[in-house]
Amino acid sequence: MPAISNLGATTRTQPLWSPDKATVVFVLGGPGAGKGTQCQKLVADYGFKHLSAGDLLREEQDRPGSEFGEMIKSYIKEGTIVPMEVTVQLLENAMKSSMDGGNAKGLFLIDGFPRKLDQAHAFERTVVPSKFTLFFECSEAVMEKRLLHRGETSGRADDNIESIKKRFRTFVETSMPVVDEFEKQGKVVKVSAERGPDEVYDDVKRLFKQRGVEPITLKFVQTQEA
Ligand SMILES: Nc1ncnc2c1ncn2[C@@H]1O[C@H](COP(=O)(O)OP(=O)(O)O)[C@@H](O)[C@H]1O
Ligand SMILES: O=c1ccn([C@@H]2O[C@H](COP(=O)(O)OP(=O)(O)O)[C@@H](O)[C@H]2O)c(=O)[nH]1
Ligand SMILES: [Mg+2]
Repeated sequence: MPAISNLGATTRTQPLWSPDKATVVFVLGGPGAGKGTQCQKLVADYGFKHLSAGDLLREEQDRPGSEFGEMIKSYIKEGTIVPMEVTVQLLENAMKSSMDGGNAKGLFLIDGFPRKLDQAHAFERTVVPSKFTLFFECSEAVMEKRLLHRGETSGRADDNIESIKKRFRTFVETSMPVVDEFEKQGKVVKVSAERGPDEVYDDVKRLFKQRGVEPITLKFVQTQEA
C-alpha cells in the first residue's frame, strides 16, 4: 500500500470524483454486525472493490516507518475513531490505486466508514458523494457473541470484552448520528443482520435491486450433449 506522506485530501474544496465516475456504497452497522462477511459476498456477485477502513488502518499501523502506527494502535484498542484526515487519505489512496488497476467503473463498498459525522462530511465534500448506505441492524447481545467468537482466532487487539464494550459505546454515541443523518436524506438501506449470513444476503440482494444495483451477469457458453 502506498505511504500516506501527505494528508491533503481533506483540504480540497471539490470532490475528486463525481458520482458518475465512482460509485460508493457505505457499509455500516455495529462491531460484529457482519459488514465484512456481507461485503465479501457482494464482491463476488457485483464486482465491487471492498475497502474496509479498519483493515486499511491496521495495515498502516503495521507498515514499517509509519508515523501514525502508534496513534492508530491506541485508538483501535480504545474503540475510538482515528482522526479523519488519516482514514480519508488511506481510502482515497486505495480508491485511486483500484481505479488505476482495473476497477475502471469505480465500484466501491466502503466498509466500517464513516463512523463519525466529520468523516462523512469530509469524504463527501472532497472525495465523492456516496450512492447510499447499507446498514446492518443487530442487537448488542448478538454482536458481542460474534465478536468474542471471532476473537478466538482473529488476533485483533480489540476483539476482547473490554474493547468491545468501548466500541459499542462509540457506535451508539458517535457513529449512529451518521446513519441518522443519511437516513434523513433517504440514503439508508436497512437490513436485519441477526439471521444467518445467507438469509441476510438474500435481503441485501433484494434491496440492491430496488436501488437499481444489479449483479454482474456471467455469460455461459452452452454446451450440448450428444
Ligand atoms: N449472519 C451471521 N450469522 C452468524 N455469524 C456471523 C454472521 N455474519 C458474520 N458472522 C460472524 O461474526 C463475526 C463478525 O463478522 P464480521 O463480518 O467480521 O463483522 P463486522 O465487519 O461487522 O465486524 C465473524 O466471526 C463472522 O464470521
Ligand atoms: O473509519 C474508521 C474505521 C475504523 N476505525 C477504527 O478501527 C476499529 C476497527 O474497525 P473495523 O471496521 O475493522 O471493526 P468491525 O466493526 O469490522 O469489527 C474501530 O473500532 C476504530 O477504532 C476508525 O478509527 N475509523
Ligand atoms: Mg469488519
